[in-house]
Amino acid sequence: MSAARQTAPLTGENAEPAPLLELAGVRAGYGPIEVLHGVDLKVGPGSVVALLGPNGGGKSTTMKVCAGLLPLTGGELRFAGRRMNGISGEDAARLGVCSIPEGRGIFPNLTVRENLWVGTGTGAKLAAMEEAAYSRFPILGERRHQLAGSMSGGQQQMLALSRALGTDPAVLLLDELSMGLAPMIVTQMYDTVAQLVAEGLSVLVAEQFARAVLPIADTAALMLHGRVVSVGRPDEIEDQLSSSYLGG
Ligand SMILES: Nc1ncnc2c1ncn2[C@@H]1O[C@H](COP(=O)(O)OP(=O)(O)OP(=O)(O)O)[C@@H](O)[C@H]1O
Repeated sequence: MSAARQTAPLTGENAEPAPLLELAGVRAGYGPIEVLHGVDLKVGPGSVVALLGPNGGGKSTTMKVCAGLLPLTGGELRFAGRRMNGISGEDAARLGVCSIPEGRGIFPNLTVRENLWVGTGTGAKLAAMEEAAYSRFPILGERRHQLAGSMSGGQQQMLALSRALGTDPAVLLLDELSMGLAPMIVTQMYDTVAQLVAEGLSVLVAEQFARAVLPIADTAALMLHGRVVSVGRPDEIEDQLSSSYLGG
């Protein structure tokens, strides 16, 4: 378990643990164009927050800010109560904030095993990473010598998730986990995410279509035009999620 997970501060006796990841009035964009106009969001320890909303609302931009891949131009980003503004992607990963990059970040011309190895660098860690990956996703063990690019989208997503977990993250950022995957595989992936959360991981998931993630989400946040406009338990804000965000 990462240090950050062990040290999430409590705000008082019997109080809820403070958020592990927190955005307060975050502003960010691309060049002169501001895309996030003051985003407020909290991810508590051992919880799943689903960031929902239509195309272009700013979900991916929010994820990039959280991963240290895009600088803030205003507001504050905090991790375990500590200000993270200006942090690099590498430092965010070292602190325990881990994202699966767009395109899943796997090397199609390397085998499953080699992809896991690239994520570790040391033989000792590779053995532990392989053991964890293959027990979580037995199909990856069966295909350990297969080129990653020749596997199905779902198996590639399992590999990407296994690599991300190899860094022992405290917070996992998942952007459109379900993209391009069959509904049955999406359900399997979110079942795995739910197990990881039960083991203590915190997860921020951005999904354009909410149906897949809502069953495991503790909190749903609806994002429109660069702001979080609604946040609450999924059943509390369900009527604000139009059927177009829920998807099939
Ligand atoms: N690299 C970029 N350069 C310039 N503008 C960008 C860039 N990436 C995103 N944008 C713009 O920022 C706005 C928010 O995009 P973002 O990708 O964060 O939204 P989203 O809610 O994740 O939607 P999607 O599901 O389409 O990714 C959009 O208007 C988009 O065109």
